[in-house]
Amino acid sequence: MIRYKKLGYVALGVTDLERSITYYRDLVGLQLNLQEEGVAYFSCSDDHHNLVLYQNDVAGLKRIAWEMESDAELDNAADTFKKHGLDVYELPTEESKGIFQGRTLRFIEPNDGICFELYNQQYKRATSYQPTVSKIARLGHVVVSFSDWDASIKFFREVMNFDTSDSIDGFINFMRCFPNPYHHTLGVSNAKLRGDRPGLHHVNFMVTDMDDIGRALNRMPENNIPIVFGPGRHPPSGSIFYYFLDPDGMTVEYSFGMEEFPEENPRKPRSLEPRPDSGDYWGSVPKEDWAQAGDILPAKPQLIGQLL
Ligand SMILES: CC(C)c1ccc(C(=O)O)c(O)c1O
Ligand SMILES: [Fe+2]
Repeated sequence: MIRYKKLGYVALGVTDLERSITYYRDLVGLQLNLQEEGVAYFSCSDDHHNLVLYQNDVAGLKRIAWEMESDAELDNAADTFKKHGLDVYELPTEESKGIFQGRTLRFIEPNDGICFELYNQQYKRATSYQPTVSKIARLGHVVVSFSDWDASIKFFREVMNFDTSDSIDGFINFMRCFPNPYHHTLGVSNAKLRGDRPGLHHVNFMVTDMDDIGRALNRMPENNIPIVFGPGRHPPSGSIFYYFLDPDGMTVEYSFGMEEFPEENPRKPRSLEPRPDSGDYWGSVPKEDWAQAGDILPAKPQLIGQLL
């Protein structure tokens, strides 16, 4: 059983880094911890980074990273993945230090070629995240549209030891990274419902107060940010949500509240009927550009570390 601590960070490619830095810092409310040539590290915790933006020709998903419970779990994960025939790479120490992390492994997820990363720890910051426009509680989840929905769910369940909390049948499977309690840190969405285009669906930040959602209801439209779904309440996790677009058209979600699962004797996963009110109790309807932008950005295995 592989044991994860949490979803650690997501790395996105953006087409105008300065524009996106302004957006994620001043409107979403993340703290810019470091900007280097072509890359910006943001945090919403005492971690060095929970979102990393890279200047890129095309906007999209570059990497999703999970923090492991311990160093031993990193080795356990590497052994498990290798047994399943995956190539697992470890970043040389200088490189993992260069991204402010301890031991860092990477592999290419086999269905759509997403770069996944596991690490044992990140550098902590002496002064933690200082909230500004919004009190972000954590990076909540990433949802990705996969080309083979069933095969992807099977991979995350059987190889990565993720558990399904709920699904909306044929549309999205909500998975938690065992034994992390949150209802989902990864949403496996079905690319068939997106014109057979795998890619980023959305990135979620959980906020601390209902007021953080309330303030965004004013702040985002006042700054001409496209609102693409909500406000509403999701039946699966019970969270109150609000979705808006980033400067490249990628979808960002704020949510407040989420069901938590015990490690032992969790409730059974539910399968919800694929109908609009399974996505929102309150009756809002997603706009056409909701969850449309964001390619899967290919990673070259030889550039992601040394083969274990
Ligand atoms: C409609 C989208 C995919 C959705 C549905 C439910 C939840 C939840 O229960 O938290 C989400 O976070 C979603 O993004
Ligand atoms: Fe979500």
